[in-house]
Amino acid sequence: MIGGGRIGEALVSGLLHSGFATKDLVVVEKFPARSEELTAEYSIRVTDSIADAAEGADVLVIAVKPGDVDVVLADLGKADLDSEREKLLMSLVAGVPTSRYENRLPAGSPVVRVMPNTPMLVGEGASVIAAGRHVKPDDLALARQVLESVGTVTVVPESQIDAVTAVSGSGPAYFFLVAEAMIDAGVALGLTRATTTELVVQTMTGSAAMLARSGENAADLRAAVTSPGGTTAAAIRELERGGVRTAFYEALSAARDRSAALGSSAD
Ligand SMILES: NC(=O)C1=CN([C@@H]2O[C@H](COP(=O)(O)OP(=O)(O)OC[C@H]3O[C@@H](n4cnc5c(N)ncnc54)[C@H](OP(=O)(O)O)[C@@H]3O)[C@@H](O)[C@H]2O)C=CC1
Ligand SMILES: O=C(O)[C@@H]1CCC=N1
Repeated sequence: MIGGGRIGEALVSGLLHSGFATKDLVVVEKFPARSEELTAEYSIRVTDSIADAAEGADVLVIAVKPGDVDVVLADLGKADLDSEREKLLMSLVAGVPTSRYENRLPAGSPVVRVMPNTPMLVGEGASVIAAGRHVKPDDLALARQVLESVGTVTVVPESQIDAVTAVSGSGPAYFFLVAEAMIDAGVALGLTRATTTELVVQTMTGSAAMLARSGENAADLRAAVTSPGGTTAAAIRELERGGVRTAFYEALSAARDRSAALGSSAD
């Protein structure tokens, strides 16, 4: 795991909870205080040397910020790795296309682009994967195996990854924002923060479970809560007046465009 930040930690933690052994994971992290935190929390080996971690690895996971990818690729290039042992590279980095890695790695290197999300920390991640040019079925199966240990896996063509990033990569933040706003509103209505938080969390969990299991679509489930002339209708009128649908459309479009822009300096 190259990059021990939030998403790197989410995958490491999820993998360990799903039964991966601590000896099978090595994290490369440049920031010493962060290294100490990860070692203390997970009892795994953390090093600041990409060469050291990559030498014996079957899979290299890149979890650094988009602007740090070139430094990582340069370090991998200098590492003089065992060329007999083919490594699968999985990039969790938003925006950066598989071609950017393929152009800098040894010819034929398999690269899988992944758009994960942070709920993988609790085994409920939604990961989406797209195969690079040299990925064989076994490589894709290995990527799927790693990610299925921390949630669901969906395969798409790489042309769809920017849109996927807007939906599920950034998606947890939209739900956390809604939770935050509902909790603040409940407190403003006179409920305690503890009670409001408990109610909001259970309402989100229950609604997600209904959407996942009932076989009904979101519009029908929403209509079933909305009694004519009732409380929900009063609330939804205000949400619609606030432009909630347009706001989500514009928000996801902005995230999709930002993902594309992050990768546009790539090739
Ligand atoms: N957070 C999320 O929900 C999601 C993030 N992603 C992607 O995951 C990637 C990481 O994001 P996130 O975890 O949030 O970011 P963070 O900033 O939390 O983590 C990145 C980590 O990588 C470290 N790092 C930077 N350069 C190197 C290097 N050369 N070698 C080793 N480690 C290095 C950073 O250290 P330092 O701070 O010292 O620079 C930092 O600890 C991004 O590319 C993002 O697009 C994808 C989907 C969801
Ligand atoms: O905000 C970001 O750029 C990253 C990618 C998806 C979620 N977090």
